[in-house]
Amino acid sequence: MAEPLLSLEGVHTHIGPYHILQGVDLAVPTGGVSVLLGRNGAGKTTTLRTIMGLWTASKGSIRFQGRDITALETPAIARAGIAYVPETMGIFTDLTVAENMTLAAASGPIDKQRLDWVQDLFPPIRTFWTSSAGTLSGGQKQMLAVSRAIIEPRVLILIDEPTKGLAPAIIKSMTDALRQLKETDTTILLVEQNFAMASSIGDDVAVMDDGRIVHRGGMAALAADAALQEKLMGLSLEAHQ
Ligand SMILES: Nc1ncnc2c1ncn2[C@@H]1O[C@H](COP(=O)(O)OP(=O)(O)OP(=O)(O)O)[C@@H](O)[C@H]1O
Repeated sequence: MAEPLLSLEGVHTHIGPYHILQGVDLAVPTGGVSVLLGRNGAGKTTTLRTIMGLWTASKGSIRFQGRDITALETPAIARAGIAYVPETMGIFTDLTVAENMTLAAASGPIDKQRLDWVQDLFPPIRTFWTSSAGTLSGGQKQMLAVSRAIIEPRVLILIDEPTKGLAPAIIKSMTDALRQLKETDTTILLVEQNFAMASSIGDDVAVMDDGRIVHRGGMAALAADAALQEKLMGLSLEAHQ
């Protein structure tokens, strides 16, 4: 079997005195969308941050394209081809959309063809090009955050809850755009609480609880198994009450 694009083996992460990740085993195959589900506080964001080197794994290994990246610093991990869209989006609200995009193109001027493609995926990035990013709606800001991450070709993009707090119509636009992104050769690791959205786009799924992966498998199998969903999603639902 081919080696996964990204794999985490026995990854532990401590934040100060807290032992947050407690032996995470995760494999992201090349291509498609892998979804990471789990209740609030399960450790999903910490997993993405540990992959990006924003937290350092205290134990275990992280491999990307056959290379051990566990001890690399964040800029080197980004240069290796991994982009990260944090839940907080990381956009500059005092700058225009154009300036936000220009800063995101780290290796030089924006490629015009690539920009056209991104603007076709997310039309507000064209419409509001000269507007201040601070004036965009929540959904448009989220689109800008994803656009920044993909303005240069990436091997893997980590996206943390891109539909959080968005209206259904905007969730649909975001989902359609991610589906088109998935048709390119970009692999997506998506943290998502919205199971309807996650199951409509996901190929593989992992479910976290208490800093560990408690389920790994195909998304189609989970979507078709109501009892398993109840068992696993119950973890999420309880936490929302
Ligand atoms: N900077 C920090 N300092 C201390 N504890 C933290 C810090 N960041 C996260 N944690 C704790 O780590 C645990 C996992 O948090 P994390 O944000 O990874 O969960 P999550 O699954 O992404 O949750 P959510 O769905 O709410 O975003 C939580 O108990 C959280 O309180």
